[in-house]
Amino acid sequence: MRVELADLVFARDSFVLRGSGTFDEGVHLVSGPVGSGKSTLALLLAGLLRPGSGAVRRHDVLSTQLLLQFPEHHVTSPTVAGEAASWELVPEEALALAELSARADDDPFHLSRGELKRLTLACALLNDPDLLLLDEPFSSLDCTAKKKACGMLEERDAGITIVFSHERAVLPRVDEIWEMEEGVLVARGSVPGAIPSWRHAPPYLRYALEQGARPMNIRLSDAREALCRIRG
Ligand SMILES: Nc1ncnc2c1ncn2[C@@H]1O[C@H](COP(=O)(O)OP(=O)(O)OP(=O)(O)O)[C@@H](O)[C@H]1O
Repeated sequence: MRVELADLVFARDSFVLRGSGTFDEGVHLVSGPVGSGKSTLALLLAGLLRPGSGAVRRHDVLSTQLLLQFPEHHVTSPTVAGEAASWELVPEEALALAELSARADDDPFHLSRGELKRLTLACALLNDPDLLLLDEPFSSLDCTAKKKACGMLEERDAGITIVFSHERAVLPRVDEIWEMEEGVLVARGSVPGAIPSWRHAPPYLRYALEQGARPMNIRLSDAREALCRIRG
């Protein structure tokens, strides 16, 4: 299965997005600063925006799920359990994964944004779509919650996962790095080879590279491990 961007062009006012490339099975990070076009690309990949020219071609992708940046936009039910059920899931299972079993009867809007993000991420992961698009899954989470979300993501072992994020502190293990540079999608390639050319890389990775260490992946633990080894 794969998703191909064929000379994609999308224009809105003065903003123009351009992208070409193929997203194969695995975890992809589309990194880039605020306003560079990540959400717009996510909407194009989800089929919710139409390109002006070019195409998004899905090959053997039978199901697609986009998790929006603001989890409130997903809410359709008056209870947390009902919210999980609206994803056609067994609520107990989803709430257990989200560590929200005690909140089943609460109003979803009474959850913190971080808790609501955890719920929508758990529901999306249990739905196990072929193509999972996550728009800023770590925004408005604290460090512990980001690590928890990364752990949940790393449990997914099939399909195409694309994480769109400006996050530069806590990141999951990824297979491919892409960057949005003022509306242009740039492929950096496979990890770890792509790490040195990643312009939006977190400071800890830059530090590791400056010390001559080559982390195996983009997680903080990989950078630490690489530094440990270089220091003997
Ligand atoms: N609905 C809209 N109408 C008009 N302009 C928009 C709309 N949504 C986004 N934009 C503009 O399009 C450009 C790309 O926005 P986009 O949301 O895709 O960036 P982003 O990289 O996802 O940013 P963020 O990290 O803040 O989510 C920006 O200049 C933004 O102001």
